[in-house]
Amino acid sequence: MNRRDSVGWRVAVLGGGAWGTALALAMLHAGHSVRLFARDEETVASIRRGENPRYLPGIAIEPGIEATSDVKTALDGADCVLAVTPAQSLRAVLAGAKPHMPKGVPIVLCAKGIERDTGALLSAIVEEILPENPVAALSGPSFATDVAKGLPTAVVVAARDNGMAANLAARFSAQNLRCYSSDDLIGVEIGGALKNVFAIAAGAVSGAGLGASAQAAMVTRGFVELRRIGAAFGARPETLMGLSGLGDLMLTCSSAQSRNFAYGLALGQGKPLAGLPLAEGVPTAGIAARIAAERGIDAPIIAAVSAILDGTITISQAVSTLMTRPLKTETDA
Ligand SMILES: NC(=O)C1=CN([C@@H]2O[C@H](COP(=O)(O)OP(=O)(O)OC[C@H]3O[C@@H](n4cnc5c(N)ncnc54)[C@H](O)[C@@H]3O)[C@@H](O)[C@H]2O)C=CC1
Ligand SMILES: O=C(CO)COP(=O)(O)O
Repeated sequence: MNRRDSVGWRVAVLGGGAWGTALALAMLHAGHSVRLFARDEETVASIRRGENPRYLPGIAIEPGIEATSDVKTALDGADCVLAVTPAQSLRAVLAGAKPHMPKGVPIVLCAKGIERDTGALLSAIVEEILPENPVAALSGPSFATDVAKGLPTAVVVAARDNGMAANLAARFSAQNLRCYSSDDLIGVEIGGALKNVFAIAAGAVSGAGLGASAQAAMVTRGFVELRRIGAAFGARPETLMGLSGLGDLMLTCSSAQSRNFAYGLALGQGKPLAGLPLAEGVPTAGIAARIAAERGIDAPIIAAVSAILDGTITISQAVSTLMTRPLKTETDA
């Protein structure tokens, strides 16, 4: 569908954090009417006042977004639902929304992660809890503040059904938000989830002062691990080379604007981690390391990040282990 053919939808956004608020603005700019569910009244009140200082400071929220702490109100009459709470909260949020969920409307996953306790991809959680709603994912290199400011951004919208992905991409696209479509849902999810782990590693490399060469080596070899795990899940290589894989890896491994990078930076500098903003790579590192080990996938950087976060090894021990592994051909599987 050409974007000019799209008609305004009623979009429900579940989550009043940085990304939920930015996407609510993006949906408004794409011509949709928007209801945003935030669980805390303080966030609802501030969005109604035209700001969200806790999660998206410095961004003016123009009128038109209807904020509510009542999920039923948010979902009433929705044509489409964006799920924008942290990955580890998705199951609880969907369970709470289920009684009010309009039948058959797409659930678009905007979180990036793997469920820590089960190893489930987020699409599997939607399919388990809301089997009557088709699932899609929106991912790619897109900082909330950039999108909220209307800076040019490209993302990918994926669904198993190519027609649905193209429809959503057309409806979500606006002047400065370009949405590509894909039918590789799993590939798009894997890229978005795993890049956060490498962003933590990149921040740690920077924080520990290991140098720009180490940084480039880590990101490159991290991408090899991302592709190996992606392949095991059936992701297409070209998806992982795209916006949701390589694109987001480039963004978040190179900028302290990334909360995952910033988390790694603090780790590398030996600074306190308590109270830092959400870093989705923390829970995902452990479960990704477990998945790789269980499936016999060689993923030493993910294992190292997981062990550093667990406190079982130090960064310098991780570097030493990584650097003294048996030598091999670069393209070994
Ligand atoms: N901030 C960004 O630039 C981007 C974030 N994302 C992804 O979006 C997801 C959400 O991230 P942010 O909005 O940035 O995080 P955030 O920390 O800014 O906000 C999270 C929001 O979720 C709410 N929440 C948490 N648990 C909840 C629950 N059980 N029920 C209802 N609400 C709950 C919090 O109250 C908060 O409003 C993450 O998976 C993140 O990786 C994706 C692309 C860009
Ligand atoms: O996923 C993101 C940008 O694409 C946001 O990354 P952080 O969660 O690391 O800030």
